[in-house]
Amino acid sequence: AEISVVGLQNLMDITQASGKTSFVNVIGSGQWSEDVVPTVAFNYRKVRKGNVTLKIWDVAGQPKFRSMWERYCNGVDAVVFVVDSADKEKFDTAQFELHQLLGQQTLTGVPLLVLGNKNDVDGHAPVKDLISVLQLDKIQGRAVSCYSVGLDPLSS
Ligand SMILES: Nc1nc2c(ncn2[C@@H]2O[C@H](COP(=O)(O)OP(=O)(O)OP(=O)(O)O)[C@@H](O)[C@H]2O)c(=O)[nH]1
Ligand SMILES: [Mg+2]
Repeated sequence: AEISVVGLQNLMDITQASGKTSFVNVIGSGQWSEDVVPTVAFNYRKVRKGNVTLKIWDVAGQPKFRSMWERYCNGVDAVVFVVDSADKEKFDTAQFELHQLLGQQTLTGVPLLVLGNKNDVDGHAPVKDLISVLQLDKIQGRAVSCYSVGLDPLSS
């Protein structure tokens, strides 16, 4: 299976990025790393889990890279959209970019997984708020799931 991981990032402060690479690192090596740098363009990673091989495109979130999201999502089995659930100021932009992406002809019907990341941070938005701010209930013609995820405070 092949998936693409997209979502926002903030040029001014790397800690305000949504956490796509961190997430892919955990899937890939089972390990959390503090050492992440903003992704330039994309990272490609192949991960084996049991008898499933995941080909993962981890795409950069900076505005100048967002026009490339569609290219890396084209032909994948699912799109994973990572949003920083503690960064409410960026929900509008996230909503806009997500719907912009889903509006592309080439992505018709492709299933969407939304991950509300950083649920270890106080004041993060729960799933039901993400569904409304990101207007996930308005998405038609594809499977949509939304989960709240984040660092496990007990394991770090
Ligand atoms: N508190 C908290 N911080 C996180 C979590 N996941 C990622 N981060 C932090 O968020 C920052 C950005 O993480 P990245 O994985 O580089 O984000 P990205 O979405 O890949 O960013 P770009 O590649 O620039 O688009 C880093 O400082 C991470 O340590 C989380 O679940 N909780
Ligand atoms: Mg990244």
